[in-house]
Amino acid sequence: MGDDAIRIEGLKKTYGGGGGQPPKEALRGIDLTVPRGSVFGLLGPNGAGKSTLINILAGLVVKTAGNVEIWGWDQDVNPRQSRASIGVMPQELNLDPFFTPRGALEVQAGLYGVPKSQRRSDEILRMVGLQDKAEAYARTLSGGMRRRLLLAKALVHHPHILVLDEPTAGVDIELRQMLWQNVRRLNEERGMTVILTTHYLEEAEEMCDEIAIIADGALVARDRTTNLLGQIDARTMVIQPEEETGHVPEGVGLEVERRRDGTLAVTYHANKTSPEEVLDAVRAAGIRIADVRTEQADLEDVFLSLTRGAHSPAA
Ligand SMILES: Nc1ncnc2c1ncn2[C@@H]1O[C@H](COP(=O)(O)OP(=O)(O)OP(=O)(O)O)[C@@H](O)[C@H]1O
Repeated sequence: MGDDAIRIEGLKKTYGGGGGQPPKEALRGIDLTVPRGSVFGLLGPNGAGKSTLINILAGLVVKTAGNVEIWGWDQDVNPRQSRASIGVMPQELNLDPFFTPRGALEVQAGLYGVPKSQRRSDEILRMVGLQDKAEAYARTLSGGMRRRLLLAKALVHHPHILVLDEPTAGVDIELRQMLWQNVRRLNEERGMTVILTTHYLEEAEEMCDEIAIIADGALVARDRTTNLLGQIDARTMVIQPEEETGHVPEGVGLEVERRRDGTLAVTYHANKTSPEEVLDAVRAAGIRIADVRTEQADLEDVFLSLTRGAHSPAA
C-alpha cells in the first residue's frame, strides 16, 4: 500500500481524433506520486493535460495505458474502492438546475452508497456557507454559490483525497479566500490530501507543499515548492542611490535596470556572485547607497524556465 495517496505509472492518454481530426496524445507517459496528507499543486499551461489527468483519477476519462493507484487501490482491480477514496470538484458548473443544494447532496451520497445514518449534508452545507440556501433551486444560485455546492458534492462520501480543478478561476476574492480556508481546514484538521490545479502561481506557492509541472502531456518538474523556488539562482538587488546618478555598477554576470522610481535593479546569479560583490560593484561605480532590498524569484520564473523548452501545446 505504501504512504502515497496517489501513485501513477506510465500514464498515457490519446484522444481518438475522429471527424477528420488526428489523434491527440494528451498524456505521454506520466509517473507521479502524491504523498498522503499533502496539499499538492498540478500546474501547467493551457492544454498541458491537467484536466485529462484529473478526469482519469476521477474515473471520468478512460486511460490509454499505465497504472493508477488511489489510496492504495488499483483503479483497474478495485474500481469501486478507488472511486470511493477520491472526491473531485470539477471545473464546469454542471449542476442539475432543479435540485436544491440539500437534494443534490443527498443524491450524490446515494450514488456513492453512503448510508442515511452517515450522511452529513447539513454539516457540509454549513461548512461551505450554503446553509441558508439548502432549499433553493440550483438555478437560482449565483456562480460563486454553485462552486461552493460543487465543493460540497465532492465531500459527501468523506473521501481521503479531494481534487480541485481550477477552483478559483474567475471567482471573486471573498469566495477565493473562503475556498482556501475550507481547503486548509480539511487538510489540517481532517488530514485530507488535496490536489489542485491552478493557473495562479502565487496561489500554488502559498497553498502547496509540493508541486508537479506538466507541459505538453509530460512531467517537467516535481518537487517541494521551496526546492523548486530554490532552483532559480537569479536574485535582484534593488538599490536606492543617495542622489541621482548616471553611473551603473558593472561586473561579470550583472544585469542592471534603471527603474522609474530612481532605483537601480541589479540582477545577479547567486551561484556565481555574492551579495558582497554586488555591493562592491555598486560602490566602485561611485554610487552611495541610501537603501537596499532584495527580490526573490517566484514560481512564475521557475515555471517559465521549465516550460520554455517544451514544444508549444495545442490550444
Ligand atoms: N475529449 C477530447 N477529445 C480530443 N482532444 C481532447 C479532449 N479533451 C482534451 N483534449 C486535448 O488534450 C489536450 C490536453 O487537454 P486538457 O484539458 O487535459 O488540458 P489542461 O491542462 O487541463 O488545459 P486547461 O488548463 O486549458 O484546462 C489538449 O490539447 C486538448 O485539446
